Amino acid sequence: MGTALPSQPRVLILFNPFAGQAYNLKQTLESAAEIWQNHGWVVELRPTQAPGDATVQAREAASKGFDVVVAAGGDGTVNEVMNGLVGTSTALAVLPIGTVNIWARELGLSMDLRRAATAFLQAQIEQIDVGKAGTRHFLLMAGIGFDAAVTATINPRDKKRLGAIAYVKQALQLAWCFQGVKSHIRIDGKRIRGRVLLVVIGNSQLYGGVVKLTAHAVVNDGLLDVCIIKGRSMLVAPLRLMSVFTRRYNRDPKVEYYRAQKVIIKGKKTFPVQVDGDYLGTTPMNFEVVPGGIRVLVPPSADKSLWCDENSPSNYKF
Ligand SMILES: Nc1ncnc2c1ncn2[C@@H]1O[C@H](COP(=O)(O)OP(=O)(O)OP(=O)(O)O)[C@@H](O)[C@H]1O
Repeated sequence: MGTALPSQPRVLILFNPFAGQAYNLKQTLESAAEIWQNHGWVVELRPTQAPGDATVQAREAASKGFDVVVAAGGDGTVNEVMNGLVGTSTALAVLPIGTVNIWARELGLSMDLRRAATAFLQAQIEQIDVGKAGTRHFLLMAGIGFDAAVTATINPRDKKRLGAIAYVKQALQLAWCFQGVKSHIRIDGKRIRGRVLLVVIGNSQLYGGVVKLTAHAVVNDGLLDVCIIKGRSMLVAPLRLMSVFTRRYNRDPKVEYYRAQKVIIKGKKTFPVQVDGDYLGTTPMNFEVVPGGIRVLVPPSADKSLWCDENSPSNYKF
C-alpha cells in the first residue's frame, strides 16, 4: 500500500507552454492549482523554458525538498519531469494538457484539469518501476520499429492541428513502404531472431491512449513486458493487431509476448526508437527495468490491474 502525502505538501507545477492543449488550458490550470492551495497545499507554478528544461527543474526541486513535481503537459513533459525525479523521494504527478496524455489515462484521471486536481487530493504515493532505454528513462513504453518511424517523421504542424489523428494519418502513409528488419533480440537469457516490424517494451499497459499492446504489464513487478510483432510488411499488420486485441499472444506465431528485466535489440539495419512518444535514436540499444525507480501520486481512479500487491507477485503465464 502507498503512503499519504504530508498535510501541506510542497508542490511544483511545471507547465509546458508548447504541449498540445496548453494554449486553451492555461487559465484552467491556474484554477486547478487554486483547488490544491485551498486545501493547504503550497503550490508554485513555473513554465518550462525549452525542451529538456523540465528535467533540470524537476531535479532541482527534488534537491530542494519538494514533495511533488507535477508535469502540466503531455507524456513528453511527464517523461522529462520523471527523468529529473528518478531515484529521489519526490513524487511525480500529472495534469493532462498534452495531445494524447497516456499516463493520465492510466491513472483514470478526468481530462478536465479541475476534476483531475480534485482526484489528486485523495491520492497516495506509490513506488513504481521505470524503464531505461540507453541512458534515458521511460515511464510508459519504448517502441522500436514502425511506431518510432511514425513518431520521428510526424509533422509538428499536423500534430498541433489534428491532435492524435495526425499519428493515424502518418502511420497510414508510412505503412505502404515500411519493411520489417532482420533483428537479433535478447530477452534476459532468451535469443530471438527474425524479421521484426515492431517491438513494444511496456512498463504500463496503454498504447497510443486507446489500445493495450502490453496488456499484462504491471508497474511494480520489477519487470518490463515485451510484445514483438514480426513480419516483412505492415500491410499484414491488421491481422497481427487482431491477435493483440484478442490477446492471442504466442498463439499467433508472429506475435510474441515476454516479461524481462533486460532486452537488447540489434539488427542488420538500424531501427528507430521512441520512448513515451518522443523519438530517441536508433538501435542497437539496451533496455532494462529500474525496479522502484520513481514515486508517483496515484488517485483512487487508477486502473487496479496496473499494480500487484507485494504479497502476490504478478505471475501471469502466456
Ligand atoms: N518551453 C518549451 N519550448 C519548446 N518546447 C518545449 C518546451 N517545454 C517542453 N517542450 C517540448 O514540448 C514537447 C511536447 O510536449 P508534450 O509531449 O508534453 O506534449 P504533447 O506532444 O502535446 O503531448 P503527448 O505526448 O501526450 O501527445 C516535448 O518534446 C518537450 O520537450
